[in-house]
Amino acid sequence: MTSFDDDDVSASAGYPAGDGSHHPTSHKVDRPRIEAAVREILLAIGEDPDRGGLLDTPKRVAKAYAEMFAGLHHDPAEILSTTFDLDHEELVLVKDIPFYSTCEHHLVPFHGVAHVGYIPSHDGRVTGLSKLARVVDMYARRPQVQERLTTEIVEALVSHLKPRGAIVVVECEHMCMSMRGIRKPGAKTVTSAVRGQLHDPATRAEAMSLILGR
Ligand SMILES: Nc1nc2c(ncn2[C@@H]2O[C@H](COP(=O)(O)OP(=O)(O)OP(=O)(O)O)[C@@H](O)[C@H]2O)c(=O)[nH]1
Ligand SMILES: [Zn+2]
Repeated sequence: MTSFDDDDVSASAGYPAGDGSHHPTSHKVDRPRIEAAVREILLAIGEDPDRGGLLDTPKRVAKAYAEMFAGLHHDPAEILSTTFDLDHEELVLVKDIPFYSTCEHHLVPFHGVAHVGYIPSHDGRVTGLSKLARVVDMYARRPQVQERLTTEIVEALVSHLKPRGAIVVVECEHMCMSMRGIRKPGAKTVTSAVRGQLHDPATRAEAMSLILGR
């Protein structure tokens, strides 16, 4: 999976790398504020934020959060505006796109794979395959619930590619259900969102068999 923080978000959000004018994120994540809050949390759990091992932790967490939540400051238009005309009127599917996101209820990770497919518009508006994975990453890098992540991805395809149909299936394990709470490691949550011609039972069945055929 692409690794990046808010300073090089261009690498994952579809921006040309190295162009400072295309870095809207860097000033939007208030790292000093995160650092102060993390110090408070350490105090609140009964730790000593001034002991050696924890001295740089607030700074590290702030840097990590800036990366994990970089998607808040980006828009799918930045990614899906790159299209080209291709005479392909059948399903295009990128499956098993791995991603990590953050549960908005507990601020712990949930992770898994997304399968993203669409049937291009009649005028053949097709995007690069990597852009589908970039859209997944952009929405995953926000505080999320799995259902919203799923519909946001499909809606981005519908708005920007005007496809005849679109399907998104997401399979995840939620750390808030594994490491705490109900403690059921391995339990998987599957969500799907379907639009347009993918509602047709035969078309949907074809897409699902491609997605599930591993
Ligand atoms: N629908 C949905 N629920 C989620 C997601 N991530 C976490 N949850 C659930 O959010 C719920 C929050 O429930 P609460 O009762 O408010 O919080 P809690 O006391 O921490 O709940 P437990 O996890 O059951 O201990 C839990 O049932 C989680 O499993 C998600 O992506 N979608
Ligand atoms: Zn949770």
